[in-house]
Amino acid sequence: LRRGAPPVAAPRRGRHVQGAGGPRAALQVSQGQQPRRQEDEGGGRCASAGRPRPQLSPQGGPFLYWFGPQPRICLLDYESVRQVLFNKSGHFFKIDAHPTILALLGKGLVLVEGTDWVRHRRVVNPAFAMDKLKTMTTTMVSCAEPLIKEWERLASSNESREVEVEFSKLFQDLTADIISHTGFGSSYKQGKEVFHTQRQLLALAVATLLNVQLPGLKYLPTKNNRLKWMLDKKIKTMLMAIIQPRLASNGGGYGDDLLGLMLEACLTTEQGEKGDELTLTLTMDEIIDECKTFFFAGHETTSRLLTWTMFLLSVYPEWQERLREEVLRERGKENPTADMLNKFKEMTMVLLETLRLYTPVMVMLRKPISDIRLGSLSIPKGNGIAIPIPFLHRDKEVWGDNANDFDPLRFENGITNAAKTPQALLSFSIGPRSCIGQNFAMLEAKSVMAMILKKFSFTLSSSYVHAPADHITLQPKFGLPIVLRPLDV
Ligand code: HEM
Repeated sequence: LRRGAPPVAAPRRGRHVQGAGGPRAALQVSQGQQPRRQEDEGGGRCASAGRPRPQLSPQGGPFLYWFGPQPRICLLDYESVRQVLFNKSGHFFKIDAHPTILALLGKGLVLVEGTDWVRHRRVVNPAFAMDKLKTMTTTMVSCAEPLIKEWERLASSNESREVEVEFSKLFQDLTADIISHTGFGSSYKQGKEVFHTQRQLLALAVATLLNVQLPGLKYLPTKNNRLKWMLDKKIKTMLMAIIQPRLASNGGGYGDDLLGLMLEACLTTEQGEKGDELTLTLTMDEIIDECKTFFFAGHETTSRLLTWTMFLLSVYPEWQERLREEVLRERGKENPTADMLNKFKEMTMVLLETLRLYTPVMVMLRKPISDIRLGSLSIPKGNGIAIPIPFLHRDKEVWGDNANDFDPLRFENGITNAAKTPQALLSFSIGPRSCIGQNFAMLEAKSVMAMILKKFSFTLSSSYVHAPADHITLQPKFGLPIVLRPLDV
């Protein structure tokens, strides 16, 4: 394993066919349908699981690949990517979601379009304001605290004074715990049940993502569809049971968790004949879909950011030590506060570099709603457009010759100055549809990392196998076993 060697697909010259679809000279075609194994750059084992990965075009520029029955144009130049993501022309919509993804997220903020998106974003925005997030930091820290105590206990009972922990699964549980508490406050236990059911749906999504979607198939009572409908109904019933009592407590406040803040922003006063009447700007179904979105978008991605940060800090002990010094300098052994976390400059640099090399969301998908020209490309209406984030994040022309190396110092002067193109970091996307939860995610990652760093030093377990796999988000296929050693020992 070369340290930090990122997972990218190597060019396979023999498989490229010129000239299908767009302009001949610029468009490469690759048949990305078969999942395949490959060596990573450093010779470590790198398994590409379950889903095809686009192949890197030797000359750069756009290329074409197939995902299921549909061709997709993969954009590799930043100018086209900016045009699509800023969408000033209003031509680019999100691609129709796979039915199981739709069941996972519902028609929440991630998937809605047009005036519906404006309405949803207006309601959800206030919940993610920095002053609200600051009060949630205490919750984030207190969710991590019992784990730290447990590891200390386990390490002290081991002769080696060390403890091995599998962090990939652990971070999933921890971020689910955090989103249950920050999202649903006192109803967090019911929230966690929603989370468990959503995980079952996610497993179904991963297993069926490559299935060809025949027209009408989603309505047939196949085994998978019946399971999906049952899980979907269960999630809806559980969320209604959380939301309805809140609405009924009208006047008593709706709570200072994400759900409460959203309900607050959702209520408008309508001037009716009988005086003021409170109505909701989102329907009950839409509120339910926003809750599903918080859950899925809010924990899966952040757990991946934490996982890969632990991985990189294990591989780069000098950076682990730098961050530990920063945490102890600012806060000593006390628990971190939001104001302190915002001062952690080196921690921010490491998290951004982790997002660049191991971006949790691998691809953003769009489709033009009418025929459109994008630079030298003519893209027919309805064709898929893919923005392959890992490829763009390793473009040497943009990130410099060390694009494949772990170098947090590139973010020393902020995101804008980290690359030759401003806004080159796409992990949270850019433009109006960029991630609404990015400050939440960064605060959460900093809280958890600060809690770990001030108590333990850590190294990769000898059982670790480097196999980043695209399971909707990027994760280590065989988990992330890490050996923790309490600092006081
Ligand atoms: C490291 C953590 C995270 C990463 C890498 C991430 C990444 C992204 C990306 C790439 C998008 C744009 C997707 C697209 O346009 O196709 C997005 C959108 C979104 N994210 Fe995140 N996200 C993270 C954390 C969160 C959290 C914590 C929440 C909520 C609690 C959240 C909620 C959302 C929502 C609601 C959208 C849709 C925004 C819109 O379309 O207006 N995300 N995220």
